[in-house]
Amino acid sequence: MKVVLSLGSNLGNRFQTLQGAVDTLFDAPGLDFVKASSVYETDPVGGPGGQRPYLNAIVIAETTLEPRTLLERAQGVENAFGRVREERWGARTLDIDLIVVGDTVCDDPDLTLPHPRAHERAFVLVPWAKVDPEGVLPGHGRVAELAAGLDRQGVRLRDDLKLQRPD
Ligand SMILES: Nc1ncnc2c1ncn2[C@@H]1O[C@H](COP(=O)(O)OP(=O)(O)OP(=O)(O)O)[C@@H](O)[C@H]1O
Ligand SMILES: Nc1nc2c(c(=O)[nH]1)N=C(CO)CN2
Repeated sequence: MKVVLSLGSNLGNRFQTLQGAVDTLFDAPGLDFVKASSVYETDPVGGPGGQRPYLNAIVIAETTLEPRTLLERAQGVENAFGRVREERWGARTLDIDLIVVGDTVCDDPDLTLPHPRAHERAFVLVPWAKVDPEGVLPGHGRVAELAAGLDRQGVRLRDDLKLQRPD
């Protein structure tokens, strides 16, 4: 099934962290890389003021894994990159969110799918719509239409940065 992952970093060497996350996520079996979006520099949404901008990107993959196993994989990669969990929406070296996993719908606080805030986040929808124009966010509709209706002022393409396929 298709998986859409959102990657974000706003501490340290942000681009190196995103590329390292892509490399590490696909190091183990069961998750196959399909494509990565462009990289965007984005104003922080929520959390304390004074945070640096994020670098955000979307990764599309195929998986045979259960959604919970994928969440564990994503959290393992976050921890490997030294994410410190302190305050909600606070600065982080690496944040990986599962946006959709096939047509899985689940409402558990530990794993809510589709991601409950994806439909309102330009830092998710703008990169996703560009890399996957046919994409659909179940319950909300076509990603291209959702992205078109958003204020994208806080989301700037960094076309000097390109994620490579995992090594
Ligand atoms: N779709 C999902 N993807 C990733 N984590 C999820 C998802 N649904 C629920 N969670 C849970 O959310 C918890 C908190 O995640 P985290 O600290 O990364 O939140 P956040 O990234 O600050 O905020 P947000 O959830 O708004 O993106 C995680 O421990 C995880 O179990
Ligand atoms: N610009 C931006 N803002 C955020 C982000 C993010 O990845 N990019 N992630 C958050 C929690 O997941 C909260 N706020």
